[in-house]
Amino acid sequence: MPLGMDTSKFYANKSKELEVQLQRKNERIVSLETENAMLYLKLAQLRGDVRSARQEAMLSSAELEDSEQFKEEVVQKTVVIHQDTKALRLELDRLKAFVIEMSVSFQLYLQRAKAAVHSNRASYHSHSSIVTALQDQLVQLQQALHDVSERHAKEKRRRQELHNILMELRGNIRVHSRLRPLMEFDGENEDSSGLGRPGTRSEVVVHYVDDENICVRTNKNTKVFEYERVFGPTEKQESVFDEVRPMLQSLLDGYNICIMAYGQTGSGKTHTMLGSHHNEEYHLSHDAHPDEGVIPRATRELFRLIEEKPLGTHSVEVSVVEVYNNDIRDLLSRDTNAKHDIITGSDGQLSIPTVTSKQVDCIDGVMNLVQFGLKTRRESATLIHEHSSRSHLIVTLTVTSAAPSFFGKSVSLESNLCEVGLSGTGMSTKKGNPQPQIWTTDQGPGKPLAATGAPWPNQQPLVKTKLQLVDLAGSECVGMSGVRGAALREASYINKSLSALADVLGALAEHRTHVPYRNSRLTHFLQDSIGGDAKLLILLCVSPAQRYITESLQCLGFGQRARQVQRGQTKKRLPSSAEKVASDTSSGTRPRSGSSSR
Ligand SMILES: Nc1ncnc2c1ncn2[C@@H]1O[C@H](COP(=O)(O)OP(=O)(O)OP(=O)(O)O)[C@@H](O)[C@H]1O
Repeated sequence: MPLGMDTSKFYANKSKELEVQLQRKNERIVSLETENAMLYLKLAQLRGDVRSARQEAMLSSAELEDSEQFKEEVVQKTVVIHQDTKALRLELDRLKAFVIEMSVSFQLYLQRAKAAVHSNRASYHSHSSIVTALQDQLVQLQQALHDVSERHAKEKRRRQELHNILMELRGNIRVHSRLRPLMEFDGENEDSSGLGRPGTRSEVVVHYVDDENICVRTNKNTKVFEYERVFGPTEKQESVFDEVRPMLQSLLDGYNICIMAYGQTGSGKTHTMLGSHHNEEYHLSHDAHPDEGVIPRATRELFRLIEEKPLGTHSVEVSVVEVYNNDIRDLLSRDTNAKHDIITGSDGQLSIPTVTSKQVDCIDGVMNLVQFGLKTRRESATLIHEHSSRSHLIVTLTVTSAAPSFFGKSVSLESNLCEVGLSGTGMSTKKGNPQPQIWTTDQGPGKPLAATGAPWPNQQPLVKTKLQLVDLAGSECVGMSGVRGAALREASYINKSLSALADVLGALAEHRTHVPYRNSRLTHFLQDSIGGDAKLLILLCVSPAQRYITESLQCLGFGQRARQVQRGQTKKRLPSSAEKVASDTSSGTRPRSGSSSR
């Protein structure tokens, strides 16, 4: 201590100095942790690349031999399915016409009978033979109607099976890419007249090539990425959803589904999943608004499909959560800061009993809750984090249905399948091998189904499947310099969770026995709908401008690696599908070539 200096002042200064040093050290630690996460992400990417290269090398020689045969098989089966579906459609039309004809003649007979009875009441007995004949005809008609409806139901089941085979041929993981148009904000800090001009930061470097290819072109090189589907800048929300629509049928056929938008901030994830930010009124009308994104459209389609099912056989529950800094936050609860744990029951099933789950029976019900959740998310965003994209948004629709007949079969075959209640979000999975939840009505809750208020049909097996719709946080590579405090922590958690997602997809690609779902809350929460038999669709959202080129390449690379999972699975799955088609069809027609499995 310098001579003559006040002791308390000296210690106060010293303490201040130490606090500043401590603060700097803390920030340095968080900064190093984030760098570490970034490096981990890079390592995961590199590992993925090495893995892919190794797999490619191994596969390519084998692939070369059987690719032609494989292609031919797929073409044959696809054509057979198409022909079969066409024939079945014709048969269905014929049956429909027959039913209409039958009901018309039935009405006619009934009218005639009534007229005969009425006008000949006095001589009723003398005409009893006519009445008996009419009654016989009525019985015959009823029998015919019964036969027709049975054939109709059988036909419907067969079409569903064909649909599922087709989906299986397409693989369990699909990757689509959507390139958004150049926006004014891409030219931030630039003269607006120079928007997109060569040499500027807003220059367009990502290009739509065709329905399956997208390329990143720079002065130095051009890199082309291939996906199941690529959407150009002018493609409408409807086109994007058209490719999603078949997955909704699979949801009702017993598969868990996940649709997630991946991309950096501003690349169009929210636009794709929800629609415009400005249009927050969700439309009560039956038809979709052109601006509506995947979430409202999928909900609308789900309720449309449910409407076609027998009354009272399906109910839907919705939950809206965000994963922020690796914590699950319930956006339908007043207390968004409450902690929620994913619990594994003694039977190996997962659940989050504390998350709010509401029964809904129409699109407005769902969208009102989603809007409520988004509002909660935005309000807390002002207190905690400025940009909503700093968290992953997950909307979960859980469908409970009286199982179709083919599920009835699997219940009897696998009677040890889960028998659990309806509480919480209804997350359920067999450890490491997620499956839809199945139990029978007498074991179920015995409460009415929401859609109709009708009671559960007795002794019917019930199936619980999940549709998870995810708007992921921005995948941008956050520069380490200048980012501090809360933003740094957020970036660190986002990087960790996205690298955990990449790891999970990598493990699935290699068919590893251990898939590290639990390395992050995001993957743990989505476990049911990204692994096992579940169907995952990744929508890569890409900005076209040069200023985002690093992020765009990272995003497209992520999608390419995920696609390898799909390719591996398709190859592995084909024989069973092919056999199934072969045994389902007796048609010996020579298929035409040129179709693809897509
Ligand atoms: N395909 C598209 N067509 C027209 N406008 C689009 C398209 N994609 C995105 N936009 C517009 O670009 C802007 C940014 O998109 P959006 O907010 O969806 O990005 P985001 O990836 O969700 O960003 P964040 O991660 O910050 O939430 C919005 O104004 C949106 O309306």
